[in-house]
Amino acid sequence: MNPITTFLSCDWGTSSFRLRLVKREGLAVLAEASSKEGNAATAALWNEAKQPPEQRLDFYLAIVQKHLQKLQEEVKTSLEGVPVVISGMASSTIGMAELPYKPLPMAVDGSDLQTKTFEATVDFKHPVLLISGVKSNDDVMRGEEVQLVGCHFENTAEQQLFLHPGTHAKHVLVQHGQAVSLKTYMTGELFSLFSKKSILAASVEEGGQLQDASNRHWFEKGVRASQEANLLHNAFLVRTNDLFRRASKQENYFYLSGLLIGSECQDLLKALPASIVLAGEDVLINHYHAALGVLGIVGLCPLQTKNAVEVTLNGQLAVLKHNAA
Ligand SMILES: O=C(O)C(=O)C[C@@H](O)[C@H](O)CO
Repeated sequence: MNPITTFLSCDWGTSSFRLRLVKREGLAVLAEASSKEGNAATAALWNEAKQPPEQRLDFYLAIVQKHLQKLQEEVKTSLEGVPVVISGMASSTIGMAELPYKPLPMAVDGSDLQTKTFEATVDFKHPVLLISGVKSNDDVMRGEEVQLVGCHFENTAEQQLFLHPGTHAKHVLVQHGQAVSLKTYMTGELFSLFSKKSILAASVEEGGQLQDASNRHWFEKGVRASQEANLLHNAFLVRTNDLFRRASKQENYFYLSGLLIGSECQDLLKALPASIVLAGEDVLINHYHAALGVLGIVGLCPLQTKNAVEVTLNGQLAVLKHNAA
């Protein structure tokens, strides 16, 4: 495979690992592999292995190598020399090598991100470009900055918002071609804790689609409730909805989702940006789009949606080009 016309995109988060062989022209994905070997699980294995610290990089790269092998078998061509671009939590304390954060402001073309290149070795025959995260005075992100780069923000004087839903949802303001502020909301993580580990777990049931009228009704009810009372009280209504047979467990799941996303997006009503780019997984994009509609934000500022894979590949390729020797 030609290392000049392709690259290997590795999106290595806290709980998941994704590797894609990508054609640079048009960003077509030629093969892909994914697993639950996120950085948290890998760090746990590393700690158990009790190997000397200098082995850490090789330990993590062995996981990349295992998946690379699968891609190689799929495309039936050697991938030797094809560069691997890694973004996400791989550059954090739980990753393969810790890199310092780039302090805001950050150029939205990805030209000033912190990166580290590891040369190809006998055991790992690919150069690796590891991309680090970004920090403000009191907040951080790792992975989302590359997706922001992949959104191709225009250089305007108006404040544009990059909204990335997820475990740790990110709201990043962009102005004059620079990301200038960053705010994390633990929306996805709290949803997971509430729906799996709290007393509310018995009152919700995953499944169904937001498009189903009754689910949509309860999701929107949750968004509206999030504007009227405190989350700590609202969350308990998920239990009473169930106790009083007001909502099915599945409807309640959407109600809880509406409560949390509504609470997060409430801040936008206090300071509306000139426009919003909503970038992430399709299911989450649909939920946020619906919530922003209920809050009236869709009517107040232009909203664009972008797919997570597309912006990740775009962003990684842009950073790779900036770091080409
Ligand atoms: O850099 C870190 O240590 C983080 O915790 C960043 C995290 O919030 C990611 O941006 C999304 O999970």
